Amino acid sequence: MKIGFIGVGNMAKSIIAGWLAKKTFRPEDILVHSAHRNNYEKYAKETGVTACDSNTVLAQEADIILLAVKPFVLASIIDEISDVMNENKLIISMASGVSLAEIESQFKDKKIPIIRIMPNVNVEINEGMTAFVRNSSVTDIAYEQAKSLFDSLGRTLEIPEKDFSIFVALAGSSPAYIYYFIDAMARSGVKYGLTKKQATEISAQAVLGSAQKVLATTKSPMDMVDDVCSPGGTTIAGLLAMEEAGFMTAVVKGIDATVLKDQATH
Ligand SMILES: NC(=O)C1=CN([C@@H]2O[C@H](COP(=O)(O)OP(=O)(O)OC[C@H]3O[C@@H](n4cnc5c(N)ncnc54)[C@H](OP(=O)(O)O)[C@@H]3O)[C@@H](O)[C@H]2O)C=CC1
Ligand SMILES: O=C(O)[C@@H]1CCC=N1
Repeated sequence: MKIGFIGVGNMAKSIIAGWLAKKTFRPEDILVHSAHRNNYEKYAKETGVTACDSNTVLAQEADIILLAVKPFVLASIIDEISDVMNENKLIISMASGVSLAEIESQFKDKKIPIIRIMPNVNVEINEGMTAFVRNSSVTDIAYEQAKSLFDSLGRTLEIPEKDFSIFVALAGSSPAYIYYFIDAMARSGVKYGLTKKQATEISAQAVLGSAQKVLATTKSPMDMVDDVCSPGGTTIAGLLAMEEAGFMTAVVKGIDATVLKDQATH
């Protein structure tokens, strides 16, 4: 089976790195094309994947075509590849804010199997979180096969399409927010004399362990907060100061803005 990436930017590279590390595909069975020859040819040389001369050639040769471009170029790319598409090929789109119905309508009368996903960059280390939804042309077998490709890169979840905007915020975009949180913690460490390297390692390991503990328990995160806050102790003093500065409101406002932006994409 050959899998092709139209667009080989940050998200495509994370997915490909995950699959190459897991040996899910032979490098030569991964096809790539992007806007700039220098970019995709250099990347193909570095990784051993196959560079294609055009989006059309890629769509002709691949069984599964991943659309890994920014939402605003999706329509022109579908225009380019539409002639060589048929019902035996599968499209997987990861463009935020672009619905299955919009993609389907761009293929006009053709009944193309389309899966919409929302991955995050953590697929690179097999700790991704990817949402799935499909159109009615996707068979159960094709769907399960596509899902299993992403199961190997972390967790996957089938959700109704209406929930994609909140999923983008909580999983697609959130790695950026969590890196930002880690950086803010690390900067505080530097303020108190640690090196940035030490402070970043300490903060990142605290986030990793805390996330693993949340996933391993049936306790609510708020009960877990209470477990760390000793009466009269350091944690409750810090937590209340963070809350006074609007910690929870800042997070919820950030998620609201992400959802709104996703909904406004089209
Ligand atoms: N980044 C992330 O964390 C996530 C991104 N997404 C979604 O993934 C998609 C890609 O995002 P991301 O990887 O960050 O974006 P990037 O800007 O990193 O990559 C976009 C890619 O599209 C290529 N491209 C642009 N125009 C064309 C064209 N006409 N034909 C072929 N390729 C083209 C670019 O080519 P070149 O490199 O040659 O310039 C580039 O490789 C977006 O729709 C985004 O919503 C979803 C979840 C998470
Ligand atoms: O910022 C973006 O638009 C994309 C979607 C999710 C993560 N990055």
